[in-house]
Amino acid sequence: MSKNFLPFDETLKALENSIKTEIGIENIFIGDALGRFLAIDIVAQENNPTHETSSMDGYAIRFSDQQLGSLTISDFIPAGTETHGVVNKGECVKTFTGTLMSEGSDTLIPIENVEVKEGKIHITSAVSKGFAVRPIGENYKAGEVLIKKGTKIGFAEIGVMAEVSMVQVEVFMKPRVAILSTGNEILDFGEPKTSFAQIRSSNHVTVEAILRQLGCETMRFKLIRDDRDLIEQQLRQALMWSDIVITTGGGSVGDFDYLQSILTDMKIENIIDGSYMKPGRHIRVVKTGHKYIYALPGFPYSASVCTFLFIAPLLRKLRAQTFALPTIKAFMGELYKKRSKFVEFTACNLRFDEGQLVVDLQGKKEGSSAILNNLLDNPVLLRVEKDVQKIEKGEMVDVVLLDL
Ligand SMILES: Nc1nc2c(c(=O)[nH]1)N[C@H]1C(S)=C(S)[C@@H](COP(=O)(O)OP(=O)(O)OC[C@H]3O[C@@H](n4cnc5c(N)ncnc54)[C@H](O)[C@@H]3O)O[C@H]1N2
Ligand code: MOO
Repeated sequence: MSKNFLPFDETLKALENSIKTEIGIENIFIGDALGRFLAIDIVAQENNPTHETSSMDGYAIRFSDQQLGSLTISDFIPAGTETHGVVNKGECVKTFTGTLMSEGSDTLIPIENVEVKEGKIHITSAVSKGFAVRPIGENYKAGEVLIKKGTKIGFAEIGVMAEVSMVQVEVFMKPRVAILSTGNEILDFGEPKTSFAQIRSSNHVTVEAILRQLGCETMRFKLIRDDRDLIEQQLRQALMWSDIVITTGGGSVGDFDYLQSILTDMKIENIIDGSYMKPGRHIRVVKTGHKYIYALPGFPYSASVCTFLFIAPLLRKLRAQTFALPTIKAFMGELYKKRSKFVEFTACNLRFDEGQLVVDLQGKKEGSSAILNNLLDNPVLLRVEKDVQKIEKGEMVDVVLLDL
């Protein structure tokens, strides 16, 4: 079976270029929008505040009148009162936090700064011009883009949408992802172990968990034995329901690795057919219509890492976000020796050391791509380029964040 291995960055580029549309849009109540991705820009329709507003309890005055020392209280305007008071020369209006400032006033003198006697205030401590007055548009001006399309909605986004009187919001639909794990040796939850050659399947749940964290709706299929017809039939079923189908295992060059030939026989657009990288060398991505099929390696570390490196960027772009891997610079905290001749992604710890970001491999095991436990404890991925064989302590390195 001939593959078409490409350098890692080229495979990612091919994936990016293959994405032609964003995912569909639905309208939901803003209170239910936590963790969803905005499908529109949220634009302020009016200034906020719409009028000058007091930010303290006190008296609205003309700043120039402060020198008079005492002012007559001409009105009393609680917050929420629609009418403004009027402050004429020598007067003040009792004003509360959130009350609109009275006409003619420009400054709020807090109650702590005055003594009140016989309908007058006596200023005991002066304030600066404009004190405690929130100007028109302090929060935002009409026409301002407040939240950009593609933003993941958090608490502040929900609050701001409420503030601008929104009840419903257009968000991207949750991508539907089916997960099919294959292999004769893998056992599902509760399946009795009848041979030492059998192992518990983890890929079906780890990949599903990552995708759920990335805001997808998931369907985890029953594990599939290495049976070509069964795998093909399940794959076609999965395609009907989902936007993305992910398989794990059976994707390399062994006698029972049927996935590659099934995908080839489906005669659909090949996006990635092998990548010079570790882990994930045998990754295959094909596309039919707007749907993607990912054949991920069976090794648990590889399957999870490939989900972050190849599926997370697709999901981002489908929801109007940046495709690129979230990569930062950090200092290497120890000597690192690379073992493969490819671009390599190694799980490591990211920590602060005297104000600097440092990566190290404390507690990480050296070995094959089978070591899922290297992804415990919220790791990051150290990216080491193809031609680099070792990194000295103190060198600057690229680190990919597992963006969840
Ligand atoms: N002769 C060669 N052999 C292998 C090559 C190669 O280029 N030439 N590549 C190696 C690399 S790299 C990888 S990665 C694996 C990929 O193999 P497959 O994608 O076909 O995966 P399997 O062979 O089915 O499984 C690999 C490994 O992972 C375990 N596994 C599988 N599924 C699960 C699961 N759901 N949960 C937990 N563990 C699982 C399986 O038991 C195997 O140990 O191929 C190398 N070989
Ligand atoms: O390509 Mo494999 O995924 O290195 O372990």
